[in-house]
Amino acid sequence: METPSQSTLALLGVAALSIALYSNTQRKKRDQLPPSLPQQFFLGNMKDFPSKGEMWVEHRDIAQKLDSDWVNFNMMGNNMLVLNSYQAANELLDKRGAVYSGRPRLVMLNELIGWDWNLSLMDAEKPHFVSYRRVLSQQFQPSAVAESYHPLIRPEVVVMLKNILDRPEDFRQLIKHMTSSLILMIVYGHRTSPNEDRFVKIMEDARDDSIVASEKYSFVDFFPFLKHLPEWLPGAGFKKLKFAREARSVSTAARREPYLTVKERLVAGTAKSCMMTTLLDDDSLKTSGLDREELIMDCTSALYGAGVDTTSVSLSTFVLCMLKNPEVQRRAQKELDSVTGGTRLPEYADRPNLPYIESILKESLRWLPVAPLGVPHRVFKDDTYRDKLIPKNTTVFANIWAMMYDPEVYASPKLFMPERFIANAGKGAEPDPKRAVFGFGRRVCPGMHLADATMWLSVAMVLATFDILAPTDGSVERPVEVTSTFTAAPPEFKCVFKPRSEAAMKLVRMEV
Ligand code: HEM
Repeated sequence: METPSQSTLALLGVAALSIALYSNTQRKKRDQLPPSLPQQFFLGNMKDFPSKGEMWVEHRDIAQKLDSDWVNFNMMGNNMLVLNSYQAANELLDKRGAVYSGRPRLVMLNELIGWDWNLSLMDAEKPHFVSYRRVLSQQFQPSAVAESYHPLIRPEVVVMLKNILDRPEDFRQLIKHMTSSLILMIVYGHRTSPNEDRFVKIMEDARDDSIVASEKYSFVDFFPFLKHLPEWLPGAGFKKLKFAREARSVSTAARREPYLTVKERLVAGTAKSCMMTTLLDDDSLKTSGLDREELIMDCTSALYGAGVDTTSVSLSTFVLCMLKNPEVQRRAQKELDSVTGGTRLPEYADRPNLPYIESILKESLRWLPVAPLGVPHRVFKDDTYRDKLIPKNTTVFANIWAMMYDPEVYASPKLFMPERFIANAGKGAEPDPKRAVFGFGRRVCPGMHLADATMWLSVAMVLATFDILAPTDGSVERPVEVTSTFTAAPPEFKCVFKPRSEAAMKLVRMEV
């Protein structure tokens, strides 16, 4: 056998030393970071990061396995940090909001499709971010919601009740119709047509594209160079770029068309007073150097996508929970009747006197949070917490679902128990889930007061007028499923809406 030459031995020695040094540096780096699973060479934790199905449950399980409420994932050099407790999310995303309010780079959605005008996806380092947030915070502050939007919510909810009476089997579609009509009325003063509505169509098309982009093409975010592949290239390059080009024109339509229509209606004298006309009339609007019309167009067009499904899915969850918990319905109806006498429908002024209805709303939001992993934040600069390093550009997920199912915070979390939010002699109320389900810090949901008002009135009105019953075919026994995207929804389920009384239905018909 030939013996290796001295130079070969030297080369092997250098290689072994380099590998040892590299591993040592990597280990030291890893020790500085929050707890993580063991990592593979080059891939890091790519294979461990749950990204399909009920990924929030898997994330919670990994945290439990590591006995840590925060877990770092090395995704081929990019850090992803998952916060599984309210305490960690509050410390970092709320209290250090100035550092944790970015959004990760979204190559497909923002750079290829051109959704970068959309506040939900916009990085907070973008120069006009603050102006966008300011406009929406003003438009949706509690006093504006009460004064301007309460009068619009009620008619939409009453129409929904009337429609459910006529077509109970379509209840889910009718809930969604209510939330979409409401947002389009608030934002554009647009009354949706019962048949195919142009505004709804373009907004839904844009929403569908954004789902396809995040589910099918998110790999482009990991390998940004792919965006430069020419469209004629056979294979994925072609498909992805063709999709992006078509989706870009849909996104542009969703942004511009409703705006232009409202402007035409203003000229024709047929525009209804709405958020857009208010903004167009507002001479004191602070634009921070941005084109005024662009600012108004961008702020308003972000709202359909952010507000319609979130609110309607949360209301469908409420219906499912009522179906599974008839005794909760009975207690709620007793409370409602004691306040309205059963002779009128509930109104916002009744809210302080209906603590159990309030608790049902909170428990529905907790039981199946619609955005279980929130919307990811990005860290602007290196930060330290619990003596660990959170490097600049780390993507941070708040596992809202894990927070809602933390048995240390919510007793028997799988059970639907509205009474957990009512303090009694023996124990205090459990924390309001709204502190987490609407997100955190400088990115907290600006539409939360509108969502809260819409849901509260819907819950109170539905319970005042209907008994929600299980269908005879027993389909309610199916387990809850969730969608595989970043949002969770209850599965398709059937139920029976039985009018509580003829008098209640008369009250509904009188208001339509
Ligand atoms: C039950 C209903 C809703 C829930 C649970 C919900 C939840 C959320 C969550 C978790 C976020 C991400 C916050 C973060 O990044 O930390 C968010 C963002 C947002 N929501 Fe909502 N939302 C709801 C309804 C609405 C409504 C009705 C509107 C407006 C009409 C709205 C507008 C927005 C906007 C514009 C953003 C992006 C804010 C930003 O990125 O700075 N949402 N929402």
